[in-house]
Amino acid sequence: MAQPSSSPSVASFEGFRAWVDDPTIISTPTPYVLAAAFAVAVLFLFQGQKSTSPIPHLNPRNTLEFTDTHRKKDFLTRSRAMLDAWFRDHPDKTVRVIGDTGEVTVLPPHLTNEIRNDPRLSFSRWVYKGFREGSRESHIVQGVIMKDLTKYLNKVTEPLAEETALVVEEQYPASDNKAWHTTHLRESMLRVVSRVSSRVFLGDEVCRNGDWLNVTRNYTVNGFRGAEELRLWPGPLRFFAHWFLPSCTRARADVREARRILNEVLEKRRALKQSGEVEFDDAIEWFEREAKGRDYDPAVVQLTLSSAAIHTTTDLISQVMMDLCSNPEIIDELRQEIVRALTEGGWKKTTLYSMKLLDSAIKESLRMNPTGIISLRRVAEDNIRFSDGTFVPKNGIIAVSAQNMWDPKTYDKPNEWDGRRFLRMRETPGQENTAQLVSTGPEHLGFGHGQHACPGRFFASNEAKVVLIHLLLKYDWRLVKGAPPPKIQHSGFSLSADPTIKLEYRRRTPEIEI
Ligand code: HEM
Repeated sequence: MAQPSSSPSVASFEGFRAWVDDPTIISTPTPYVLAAAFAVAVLFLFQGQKSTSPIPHLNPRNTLEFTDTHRKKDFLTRSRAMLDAWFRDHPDKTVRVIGDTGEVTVLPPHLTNEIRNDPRLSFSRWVYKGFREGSRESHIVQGVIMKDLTKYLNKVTEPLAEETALVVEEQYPASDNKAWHTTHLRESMLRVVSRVSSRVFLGDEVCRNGDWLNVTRNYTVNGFRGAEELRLWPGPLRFFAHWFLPSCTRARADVREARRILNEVLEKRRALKQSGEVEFDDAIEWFEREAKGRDYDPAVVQLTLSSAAIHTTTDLISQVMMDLCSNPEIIDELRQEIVRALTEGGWKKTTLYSMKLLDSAIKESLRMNPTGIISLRRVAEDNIRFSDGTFVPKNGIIAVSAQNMWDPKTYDKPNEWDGRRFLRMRETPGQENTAQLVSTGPEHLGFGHGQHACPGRFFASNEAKVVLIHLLLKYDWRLVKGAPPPKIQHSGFSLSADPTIKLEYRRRTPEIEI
């Protein structure tokens, strides 16, 4: 009887049959048995545990699929259609999908209030799963946003306005009031927002440092793209793959560059502080205070802050600008409100609060284009059964569908942008507070809801208003004639403003000097 070759890779079929037929093989472990056991173990590892949940699944793996990679790729393009169809036909029923981070149980909107403050549902574990670096030292970041940034909103309004005036002039140059110019909206807005946010986060010197602005803009893109690409790899291979993926390599280089820039700034500041001549009051100092002597990485906290703040705010302001250009009849009314409020109150938090039409228009753009088609993503820290009977096992990922925001039962003509919608609601007794941009609730999950609702929303709201005031009073805006209309983009669970859109602008003389 032919013996199998000592190497399985060169074993002929005959040899293999003879080997299988050999009775001694059972009692004599050979490299073949070990290789087979290894292969089964690897397949099992990649395949993960098969779920026995009775919750319907929209895109389950086929029997012979050993990883989620194909499902995840497919979900990137079909996500919205899949979930829209499910919740249209089953508005109150939970469903499972394989999304970017693996299987997610998507709960219907009516369960929002049930999960918003449930301590068994972890937000930080979800962030860690979605973007590991983003969860490092996130407690310090939240502390600074809530204790300092929100408290000092009044104090930061004037610096915000001052920096906006400078950067808007740079990004939208125009020599006279006659000629129309074209701008790539997303690119120019990203430059405006990164500069204005950095003014508050790092002070007036660093916010004009081109190297810092490049890092702060690029890190979010490279970091999240790296995370997205890595998630297409099976979990056990990611520790290895990240060394070779170009976006991960770029993100690591961004962190190194951020450390280099910030270390120089910190050294300079230490010397100045020791001389007792200068005091600083920006997020660099707030982080020092919040850390209370604990070791932390100043570059990582600043990058975490900018990755939460800059692209989200850029996206929202860009969306508002596209919506205003598509609905230009509201622009004059907005200008009148702005001029009235600024004349009476100047650059103050309360002045921005009094611009209720502007607030309404921004909230409407966020309603149509929130950060995603789901919200309140969490990881279950225990087995959990919800009031409708839905069971989620420990370590399962859940989220709530944001479907309410586009449901005709919640909003009349939900697919039409109506800049006055939330102003009308605000004037309705009982809805004065819920209709404000910064208010959260199951009907509007633009900033999430509950204990992890976006803590930066008060700052984001003010920043968006300050930028829009400058854009509207200093320029006329319009869509490029003949170009395709802006379309909200979706990728997996994420939504974003059309990244391709160009707008035309023309200088105008503002009614008041700003
Ligand atoms: C228009 C701009 C923004 C939008 C649409 C937005 C949206 C969101 C959303 C949807 C969440 C998740 C809430 C949840 O899952 O319940 C969130 C969380 C968060 N946002 Fe924002 N955000 C914006 C601006 C900002 C800014 C400017 C900052 C910082 C200054 C910030 C800092 C954060 C942080 C730290 C969290 C995590 C909260 C936690 O850990 O509990 N965001 N944001």
